[in-house]
Amino acid sequence: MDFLDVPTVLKVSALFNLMAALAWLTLAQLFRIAPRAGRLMAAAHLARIVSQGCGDCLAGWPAPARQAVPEFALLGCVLLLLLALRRMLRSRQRPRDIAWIAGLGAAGIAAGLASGSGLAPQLASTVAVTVLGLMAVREVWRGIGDRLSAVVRIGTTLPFALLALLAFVHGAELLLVPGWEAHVLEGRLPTAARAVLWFVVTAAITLSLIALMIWRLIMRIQHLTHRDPLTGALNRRAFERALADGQAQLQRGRGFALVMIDIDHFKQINDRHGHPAGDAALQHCVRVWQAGLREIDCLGRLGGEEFCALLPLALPGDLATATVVAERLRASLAAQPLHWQGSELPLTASFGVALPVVGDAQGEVGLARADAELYRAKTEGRNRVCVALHLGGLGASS
Ligand SMILES: Nc1nc2c(ncn2[C@@H]2O[C@H](COP(=O)(O)OP(=O)(O)OP(=O)(O)O)[C@@H](O)[C@H]2O)c(=O)[nH]1
Repeated sequence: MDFLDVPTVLKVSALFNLMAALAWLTLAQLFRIAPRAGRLMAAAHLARIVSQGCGDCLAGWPAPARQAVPEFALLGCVLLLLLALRRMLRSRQRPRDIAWIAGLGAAGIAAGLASGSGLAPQLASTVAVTVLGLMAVREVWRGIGDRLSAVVRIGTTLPFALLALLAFVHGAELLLVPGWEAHVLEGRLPTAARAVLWFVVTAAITLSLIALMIWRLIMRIQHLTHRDPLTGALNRRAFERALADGQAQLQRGRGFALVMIDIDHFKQINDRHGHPAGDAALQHCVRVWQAGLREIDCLGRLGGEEFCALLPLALPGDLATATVVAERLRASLAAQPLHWQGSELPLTASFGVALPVVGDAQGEVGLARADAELYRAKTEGRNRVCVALHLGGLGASS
């Protein structure tokens, strides 16, 4: 790579990192987009500038200080990157593991500097960066899960794997290639190929994080447009879409059941304890029901205190299983009163269960049958489950 001179590559890289830091800060401070992750990323980019070395700009400094600055800066950069990733992916895991690895790395660098070795501090930071890089790979891989295609998942994880690989190869070089000690102690610049490679990996990691941030924004927008803001259940439109999808699956032999739910005497809660108590009761009910449903089940708020659950069935027409689930939801709510301002407010709900009908594209017939059963549960005394007999056509109930 004779056509590339190293100081120019380092200047371009420094400029890129500076611009990226400014961009993350702007997003975080002005637009409030991923503010904590954005600030961490801005700091990571600034640390990267310090870590990449600057030739003889530290010439007047004592050798240990010249060595310490880039090693600590690189470790800090990867540490900040990993913390930003956790925030970006909304991981609930505490950063204790990251702090341990970074702490051990920092201790290793400090001990190496104290021993006067040229290699030991680099080796310590390289090992720590390799481990942190691998943790970043795991973080992104798990954070994306199967919510995006395999290609996108691999593409987004790859830059972090490259970071770990580069650090690992560098560690191996330190151990196996003679003469590195002098190279390090004299503060020589990296080769052009190495400088370009690090720049490319830094840029790829930045792109990957931008992709993760955009994905997070899309997920947020989807959440806002699909969810009822009070309870977090699907809103009516999203539930109707899920129902239409279920009807399409029904044509292909995959069945589901509908459970219409209405909280009993809900108006009394509002009247006696106020609207905020009513809101808290709605949230409580959804929490209790969601806990009793599987991830593939959908719970939608159709309006007011009326909800509907769509339960995919392993065996189409398995009304018995759907009835057991509805009964479980009924019993769990009856057993868990709402704790409101020091008192317990008992809550119950009525349930109507029905199977959908093939050929009913929007699922209106199934919904109407579940609703009729719900009405029957109300008139028969509430806090009960009524089930429509499935005769394949319209109307019959038991
Ligand atoms: N707090 C609160 N109340 C709501 C909300 N949406 C609807 N409501 C109230 O829910 C109440 C529904 O009352 P009704 O339809 O009479 O039903 P109910 O009192 O549960 O009676 P039954 O269904 O017959 O047991 C009305 O007073 C609505 O104002 C909401 O988002 N928050």
